[in-house]
Amino acid sequence: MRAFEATQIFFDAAAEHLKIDPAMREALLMPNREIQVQVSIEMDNGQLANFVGFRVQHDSARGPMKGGLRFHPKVDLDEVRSLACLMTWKTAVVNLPYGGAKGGIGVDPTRLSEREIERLTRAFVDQIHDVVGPDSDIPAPDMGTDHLVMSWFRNQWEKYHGFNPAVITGKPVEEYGARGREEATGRGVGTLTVKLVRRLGMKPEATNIAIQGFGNVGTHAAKFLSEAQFPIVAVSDVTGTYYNPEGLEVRELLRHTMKHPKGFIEGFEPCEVLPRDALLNLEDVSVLIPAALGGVITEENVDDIRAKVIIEAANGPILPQADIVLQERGVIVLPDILANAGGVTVSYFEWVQNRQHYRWSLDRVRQELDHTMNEAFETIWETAKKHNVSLRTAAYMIGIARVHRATELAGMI
Ligand SMILES: NC(=O)C1=CN([C@@H]2O[C@H](COP(=O)(O)OP(=O)(O)OC[C@H]3O[C@@H](n4cnc5c(N)ncnc54)[C@H](O)[C@@H]3O)[C@@H](O)[C@H]2O)C=CC1
Ligand SMILES: O=C(O)CCC(=O)C(=O)O
Repeated sequence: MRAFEATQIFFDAAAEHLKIDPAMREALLMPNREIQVQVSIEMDNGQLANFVGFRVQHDSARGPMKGGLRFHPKVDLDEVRSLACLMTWKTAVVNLPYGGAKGGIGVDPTRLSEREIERLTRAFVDQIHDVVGPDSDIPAPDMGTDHLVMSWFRNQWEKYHGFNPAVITGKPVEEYGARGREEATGRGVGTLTVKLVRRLGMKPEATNIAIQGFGNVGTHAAKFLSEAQFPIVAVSDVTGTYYNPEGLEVRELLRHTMKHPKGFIEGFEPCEVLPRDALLNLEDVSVLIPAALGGVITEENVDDIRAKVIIEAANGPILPQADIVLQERGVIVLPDILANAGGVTVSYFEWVQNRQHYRWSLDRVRQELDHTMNEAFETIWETAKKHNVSLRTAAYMIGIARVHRATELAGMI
């Protein structure tokens, strides 16, 4: 199943509960605008290389569109469309004054040098600079991009439009970035994991966690949760699964990946090395945190999942058929549009600071982030109870209802 079809199925389930009529459903679901561009650069060896870039602007009823940039070989229009749509509901779930967008380039950044990634980023900005801006569409980091890519993006955009760091978030802290943006998604995942586990009557020390993906989100979630006394028994990245039933030494693990030239876990000890996807099926894992790609839990592998709780740190990790099976089995799923909303929340704080030429302390960022995440969690928990629906359907209902209301108030119908 393609990514956008999966998002549409989740959308339809919530729209049904909200009794939204078919024409309005279509208006809410279809993207405002989809941009596809050719991005050509000279590689370090002098050869020309061609890539395809995308920016999908899904909805702007609640404010400027917001969403990350993904550099990954699997990026295509369908995936970006699905991710842009998720951003619309996500910004609404945490009540930010934003709509949703997403972008990306079909490229494996681990095969490019830093200078090649810089040229690629600048060439992409050359193609899309006139459709993004601080009041229209504000990009940010996602898979395969980081603060450096944000910095090159801003610098190139400002060559056309002049100084305005609010054009992009997730920038380096010394270049108008917010303190706490880098950790924000992982921190939000951690905060809500602690909350949910306690709500379910489980004890952190007795709740084993496995995290798929050990990049920005996975590493910060692991750090937060190990500090909260959870045993992190397994983590994985593209190189494999690394398992220790006694709990991995997370501090050592972070030191190890920081030293690795590509940030990989390979070579870490002491642990057992298993095939990459083995992480999903470990017997002694209570909380599974997918924090890599979408579409990893499917009809084919869902029966092998042993966890009682799944926290969707990644966007779209569970396909709809698998979601139904998990619900029938009583597995609690904290959906992506809530679980990983910490990143866009602190992006909003960065944008606010940039617009005010002011800087918040890390303490203030963390306090406001925790408040936003906790408030959104309670709203969704109550909605799920009241309507007897899953946390996912409840989150979609909140997000869609807010966007629907903004659409009506704007007089678009
Ligand atoms: N960076 C952010 O602030 C936000 C990220 N997300 C989502 O979180 C997920 C991860 O994003 P980042 O951490 O930023 O990406 P990243 O590029 O920093 O890290 C990705 C990690 O996933 C691993 N990985 C890739 N394919 C894998 C596979 N098949 N099996 C196991 N590991 C695999 C990579 O080796 C790497 O460790 C994505 O779904 C992204 O959309 C969501 C909200 C915000
Ligand atoms: O920080 C942002 O603006 C967006 C992050 C993002 O792409 C996401 O939440 O999936």
